[in-house]
Amino acid sequence: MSAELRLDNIVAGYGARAVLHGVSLDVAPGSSLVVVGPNGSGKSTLMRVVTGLIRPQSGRVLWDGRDITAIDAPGRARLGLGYVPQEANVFRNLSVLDNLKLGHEFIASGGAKALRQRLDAVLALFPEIVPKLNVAAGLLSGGQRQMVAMGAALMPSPRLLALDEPSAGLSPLNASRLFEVVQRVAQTGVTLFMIEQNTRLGLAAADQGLVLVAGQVKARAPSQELLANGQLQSLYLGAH
Ligand SMILES: Nc1ncnc2c1ncn2[C@@H]1O[C@H](COP(=O)(O)OP(=O)(O)OP(=O)(O)O)[C@@H](O)[C@H]1O
Repeated sequence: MSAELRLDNIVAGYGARAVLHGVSLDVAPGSSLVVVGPNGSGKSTLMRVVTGLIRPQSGRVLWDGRDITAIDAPGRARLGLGYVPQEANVFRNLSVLDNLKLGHEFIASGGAKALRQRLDAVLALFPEIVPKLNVAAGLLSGGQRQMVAMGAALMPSPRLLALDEPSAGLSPLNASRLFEVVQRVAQTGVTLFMIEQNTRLGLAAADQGLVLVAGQVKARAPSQELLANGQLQSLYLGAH
């Protein structure tokens, strides 16, 4: 099957400085890819290239074979590329319900019926937040807030969801619970592209893994293979 998302020889960074030195990858429709690697290896920079927050110095971003390198972040969202940033990913003063509605209204069209249908679908995925619908999102736990952020991003039915360090700031227990939720999302058929600091949890939740070191792809394989590769773990991925 053709790739939903493809990065072709991306060189990117800040000012004249390159942080990514020729990164290529692809994510097949309905599959999940997690990018892991040491601090400073360029994971966040790669996420910014995928979501359109920075323009690469060279290389191409392809979406369904179409060159979207020059399309900005809002334009990519309209094409079906959903994004959950690591921070400030909910409106803390708004209720959970209003966060979900806004997620829909930013991008999707259709009337009240379409909104209701999406709400039902999203809430079925995140039953944990149903009792909290009228609570301000800022009052939820970190894990629950991540679910609201994912739910809002899923409201317009994106084809791909990009998750920026979903376990950031969560306790180990809450992080593993959150990755169970991520797998639930993956089972709906949405394509997932994630970056993650917690190597083991991230790899365990995705089909494919990519190890990024100093802005270059060191390995790309089924996640289970990477998890079983002790040498890779000890050389590049630390104790996580
Ligand atoms: N906005 C920025 N402006 C300038 N340099 C930046 C910026 N963001 C990141 N960098 C630099 O780019 C390099 C890669 O950083 P990046 O955040 O992409 O790595 P990372 O793998 O996500 O790291 P971490 O796991 O610590 O979040 C680092 O040297 C960092 O200092």
